[in-house]
Amino acid sequence: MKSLKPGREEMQLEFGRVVQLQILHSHVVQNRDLLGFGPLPVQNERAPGHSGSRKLLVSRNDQLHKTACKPRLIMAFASNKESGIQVGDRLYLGMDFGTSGARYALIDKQGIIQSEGKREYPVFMSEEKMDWARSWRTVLFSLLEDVPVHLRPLVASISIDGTSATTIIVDSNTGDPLWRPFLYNESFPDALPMVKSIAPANHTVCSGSSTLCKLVSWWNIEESNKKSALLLHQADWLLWLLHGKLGVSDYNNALKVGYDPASDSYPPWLLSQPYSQLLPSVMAPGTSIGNLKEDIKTQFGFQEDCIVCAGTTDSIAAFLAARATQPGKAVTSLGSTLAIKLLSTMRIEDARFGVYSHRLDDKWLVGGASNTGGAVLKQFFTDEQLQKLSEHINPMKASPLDYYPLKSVGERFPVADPNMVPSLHPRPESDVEYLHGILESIARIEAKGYNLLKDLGATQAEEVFTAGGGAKNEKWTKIRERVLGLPVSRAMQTEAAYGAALLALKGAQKNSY
Ligand SMILES: Nc1ncnc2c1ncn2[C@@H]1O[C@H](COP(=O)(O)OP(=O)(O)O)[C@@H](O)[C@H]1O
Ligand SMILES: O=C(CO)[C@H](O)[C@H](O)COP(=O)(O)O
Repeated sequence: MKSLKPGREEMQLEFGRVVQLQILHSHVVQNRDLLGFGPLPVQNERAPGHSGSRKLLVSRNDQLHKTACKPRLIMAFASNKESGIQVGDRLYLGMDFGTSGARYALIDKQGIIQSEGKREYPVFMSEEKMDWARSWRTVLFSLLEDVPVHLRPLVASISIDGTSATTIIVDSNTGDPLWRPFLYNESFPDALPMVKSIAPANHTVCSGSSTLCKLVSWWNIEESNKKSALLLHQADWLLWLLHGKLGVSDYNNALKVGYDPASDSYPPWLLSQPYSQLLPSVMAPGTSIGNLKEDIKTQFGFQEDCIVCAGTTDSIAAFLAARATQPGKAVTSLGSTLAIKLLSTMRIEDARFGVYSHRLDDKWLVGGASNTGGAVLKQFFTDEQLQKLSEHINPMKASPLDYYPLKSVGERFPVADPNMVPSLHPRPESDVEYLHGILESIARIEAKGYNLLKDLGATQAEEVFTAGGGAKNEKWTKIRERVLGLPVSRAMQTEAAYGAALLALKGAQKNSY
């Protein structure tokens, strides 16, 4: 295999499109105890990818997309020889399926990144709607293809994080989607009365965007095929494509369908419902589910013993990546959305405000996810414009502009209101002032979120690490420090894919690699 050297290389892909591999120098992170936050409770289709020939062997229903666009490779990185991989070393692969694109991170047992890459989601339309399942599946195998061929035999384990409450109802025999996926921020208020009638008051599922509301709404559709149906989350379904065991989830993804991570079980009020037969089994994130499927190992050159581990949600993976280990430490994911996670000794649940708690070891990640965030910025500014305009912002000066930046109607947290309308006017002449106003308004929502958690009894936040695309904006970090009144910094690792790789490492260690 041609060794990838730092610099720029071009690869002629089978589709005749040339993508450029930006080969960057090795990232080296401090050799820290990556897993210092204690033992995490580790509670079909023909794969494409003969990377030598760059031949994409696709299943029958993807044959069409041989001519369609391949997911655009945004960045790929392979280590150079100084990264110190020794003979016998193993590597751990994490993949993050975020809102605007997917990434992978390949790390060694010290947490040094040996390779990473990003892909945009390709657009496949089916009956005039985006075919998200096909797009995610295509990117999954494209990311596997982007892992340098010479590193694949070293991969010991794989894990995936996805957007929370993104729900796919599949055929329990074939795993094929029976319905379009319901995305993380879609709300189904039609199901809310039924859900509120069975669940405890203010339970996490009592929100229109909860997985349970999506399941009940689908269940109430006349023509839905209820007999051989199974509910999976985005990460579960993508992992199934790799391990082939249908019906397995993790207790982070399963939280919003009603799983109770404290008792490690579905509650009786849920199991007594007719649709409970659709619920997946649940494992602790990072638990080994099974071996990577034979055909994928053969086609991509992964080892016989490569295992696939239960995943998590994207903002939990971002928290893991930040390696915040003490109560009071918090991570704000500034991606397309704003998700906050505060490590607390106290579990807080209150759907009135969109507040819920994920389990992390013997502590709780209290927080919520707002619909504000980078997706709103993207409507007005490219990443380059954000960078250029931010240079002219004085972060120590408060913006007089007061917006509620949303991309569309509906808010989940810290106000749970499916009818909340975006507020982004008046727009000043100056784009610098407008951006300043939006960044400051998002910071105010973040501050409202942390204050709400404190008022509800969570451990008070004392330091905030930042993950996601917004973490690179130092002016925004300063604005947020001023508005939150807390120390705010960029996390050591800002990509959720790194957190998913830590889960894979954890799973492999449990399997004692
Ligand atoms: N310099 C910047 N300042 C603020 N936001 C930024 C900057 N660069 C990128 N972003 C935002 O980051 C977001 C993408 O972050 P990312 O973590 O990749 O999102 P996701 O994982 O939710 O798809 C985009 O919505 C973009 O607007
Ligand atoms: O906004 C989102 C997509 O990026 C998700 O809702 C986010 O993952 C928050 O959910 P959770 O707290 O369950 O991880």
